[in-house]
Amino acid sequence: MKILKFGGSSVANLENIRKVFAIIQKQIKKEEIAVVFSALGGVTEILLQSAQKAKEGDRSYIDEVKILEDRHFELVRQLIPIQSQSTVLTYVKVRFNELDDLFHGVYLIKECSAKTLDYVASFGERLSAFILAEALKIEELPAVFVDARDLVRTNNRFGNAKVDFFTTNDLIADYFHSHPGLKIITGFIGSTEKGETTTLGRSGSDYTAAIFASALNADSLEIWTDVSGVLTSDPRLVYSAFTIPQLTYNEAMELSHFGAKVIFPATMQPAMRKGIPIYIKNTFDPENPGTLISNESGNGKLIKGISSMSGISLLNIQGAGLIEVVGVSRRVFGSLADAGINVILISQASSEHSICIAIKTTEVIAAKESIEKEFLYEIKNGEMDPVLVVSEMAVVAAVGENMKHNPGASGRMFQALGRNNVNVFAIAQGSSELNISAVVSQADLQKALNALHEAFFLSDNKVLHVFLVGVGLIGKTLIRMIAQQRKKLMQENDLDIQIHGIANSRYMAFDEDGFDLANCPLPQDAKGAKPMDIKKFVAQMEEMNFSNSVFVDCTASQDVADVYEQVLEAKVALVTPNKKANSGSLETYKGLKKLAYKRGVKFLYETNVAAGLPVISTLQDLMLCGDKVLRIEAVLSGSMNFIFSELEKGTPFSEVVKQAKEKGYTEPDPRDDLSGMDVGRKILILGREAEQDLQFEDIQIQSMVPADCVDAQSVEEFMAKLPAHDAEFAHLLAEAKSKGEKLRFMATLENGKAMVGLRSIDSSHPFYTLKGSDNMILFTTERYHDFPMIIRGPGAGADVTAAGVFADVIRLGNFSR
Ligand SMILES: NC(=O)C1=CN([C@@H]2O[C@H](COP(=O)(O)OP(=O)(O)OC[C@H]3O[C@@H](n4cnc5c(N)ncnc54)[C@H](O)[C@@H]3O)[C@@H](O)[C@H]2O)C=CC1
Ligand SMILES: N[C@@H](CC=O)C(=O)O
Ligand code: NA
Repeated sequence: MKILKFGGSSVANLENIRKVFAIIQKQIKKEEIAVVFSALGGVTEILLQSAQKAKEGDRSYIDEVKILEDRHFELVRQLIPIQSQSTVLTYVKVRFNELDDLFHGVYLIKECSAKTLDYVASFGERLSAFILAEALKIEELPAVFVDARDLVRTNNRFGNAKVDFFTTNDLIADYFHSHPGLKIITGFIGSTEKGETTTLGRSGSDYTAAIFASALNADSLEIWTDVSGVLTSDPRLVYSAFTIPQLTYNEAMELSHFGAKVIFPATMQPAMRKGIPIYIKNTFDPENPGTLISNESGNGKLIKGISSMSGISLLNIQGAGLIEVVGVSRRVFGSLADAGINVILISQASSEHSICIAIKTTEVIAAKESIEKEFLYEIKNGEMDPVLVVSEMAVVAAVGENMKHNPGASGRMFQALGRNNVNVFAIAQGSSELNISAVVSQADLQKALNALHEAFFLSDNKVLHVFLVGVGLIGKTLIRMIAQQRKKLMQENDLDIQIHGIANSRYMAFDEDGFDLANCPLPQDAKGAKPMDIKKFVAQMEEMNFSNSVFVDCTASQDVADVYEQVLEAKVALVTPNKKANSGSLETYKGLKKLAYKRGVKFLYETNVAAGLPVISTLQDLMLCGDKVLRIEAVLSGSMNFIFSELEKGTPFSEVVKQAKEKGYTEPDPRDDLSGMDVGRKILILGREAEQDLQFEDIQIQSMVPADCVDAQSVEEFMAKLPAHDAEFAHLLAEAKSKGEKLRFMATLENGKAMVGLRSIDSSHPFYTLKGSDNMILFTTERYHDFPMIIRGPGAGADVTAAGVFADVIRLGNFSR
């Protein structure tokens, strides 16, 4: 025997009822079943509201009830052929006549007791079960309508009646024994010994189903609803939440306590006591296995679900006078109990200096008052502080029986929260080890849930949430690369990269779900685009509060570099090819590194020097292993190398500068390259990475920008002035050529002194053979002494740079697993 229960949403309309009937038809072929129905979706609420209106003398209840009546009539007409309708229509009409009389009575005497309300509510289930039983007969099933008031005996606590199981079990067993057929049972209702109608409280129809399952020693109980079982977390907050295949009764109770509304613990009790397996199934996706709740724990995951509760406040009761005083907690909790306040979570450190209590925010004023009244004397004497209240809090809880005797759950939980900058205000874990609860701020709730969900369930699949400032050449190329590689990264590296914020100098836009990267708009074309304001951009990123957030700066802007501190402070990782921050003051450089370390987030900038070539990371490795850099000699500018090597082909200087710009090698303003500033910044960064305390002023730089071009108002004006200088550069080249040499724009750093400028080098020099946008870096160190370590390859251009930025982003995915 199996009991099936269908909730209000499953029988809300004809379309849904057809699905329910298909499920019943399928199941009845396999085994004996009985079915419990709720009222049609929304009917109970309308009945109770109408009673309230009648009581208040508001005659609009008449219209409401009429609508209900029509809805039931309509359903009968839809479900049952005309020649068989009369019995059902009569039943429905008689019920509504009774309701009319009842409401009229309530209207006249302006009184509606809990007893009357129960009677009113009972019409919902009686109507639905009767109509559906008759409709099932039309489907040629041996349906028998069962009014549960005849079988479920309760006390007279109207609204939430207690079941007399002794009598009820006998009545049910006898009835089933003596009545064949497919029983169609009204959920939610029962009756007292005197025959007064009662209701079973919240989720009463589930309870009815469990009562019948228990009385009949059913093999299983199926609760059919509109979701596919109990989910790992609230799907409105955690998009990746999924159905938990199996739960123990205890786990289900813990999860539902925290708002997994699918099942209400009290209703499971009768089935639980008998160890009857309960399946939570989806009427609208019947093939989905849903969730099985039984004595078995199922899979070996450390936890089963992550629950939460919002609208929480913390009360902190503290004071020196509380230490080692016996009876403090009795008085605290006694006063709360007297005020009828439910305590949700308690935490007291063994120093006994404070007791921390979580309660519903709606009860906070009463709670504070009652405790302060109790401790009036102690507060007056300064032995205790006034009760401290922190509101706008939420509780997150990891739930699962496998945590028992299985170290690591709390470690994983708090590491995930900490890494994502979620501050924990209080913690509680009972010795049952079934649940670890943490109080966090309401603003952090969604991030906390997602971080925990990922840590416990998706540790194989990490999501990085990117906020990209600078959708220019490099930024656009980066987006394209992520779009192309995303599927592979997900499948083979369990890494998902989503972009949630984009900006250029004029516009910014955000997308909660992540932009469609294959068709990513430019910031100005995106939905909801706003004028760019870097402070607002960072504020929005913080407000979106994603776990594993990454700020990627693909601008060359100082304004953007100025927000790095705020970004790292918010525990958001940072990846950038922009050299401005690291080549700013030494204090800024050191401060950012220190801050990233302190906040436990990564700050990666491989592309600050030589684009995607592994220069920074290599140098960092050398330093970590205790090497010492003696000398750096390098060609660090892709555009400058291109310019001076292309010059050799006889192309005029102004023309090769134009080409370098078109090829995307130059800085947004090519004067940054020609002036040696860009190379200066790079050698400065390398020096700093080599642990030398260098300032920008320590670098001697030779500029290649002709004097009359320095102050050009725009890049265009600058470019226009260049042809006038072609002859000077042709002359420089001819001079070098005459000696069999080549021109290379290079940087050296030795003995704390850095120099940047144009040199003429002979064929014995390693830089002689460099071509195009090549960079080359020679590290002479204590360990690479006789022959330097050499890194060489293209050091500018959209692809190699964006790929370097991309690699840094991917690296983040590996760090925080
Ligand atoms: N192009 C290359 O080969 C390499 C470039 N880099 C660096 O990459 C960065 C970007 O270079 P490109 O993409 O070539 O430049 P770009 O000029 O094509 O793009 C820069 C983008 O930043 C935006 N932007 C500028 N100021 C901004 C602000 N205050 N707020 C928001 N957005 C702003 C611009 O609107 C533009 O979309 C630079 O820092 C550059 O030094 C690093 C290595 C190689
Ligand atoms: N403009 C630079 C590229 C970025 O660092 C160069 O030419 O090397
Ligand atoms: Na690099």
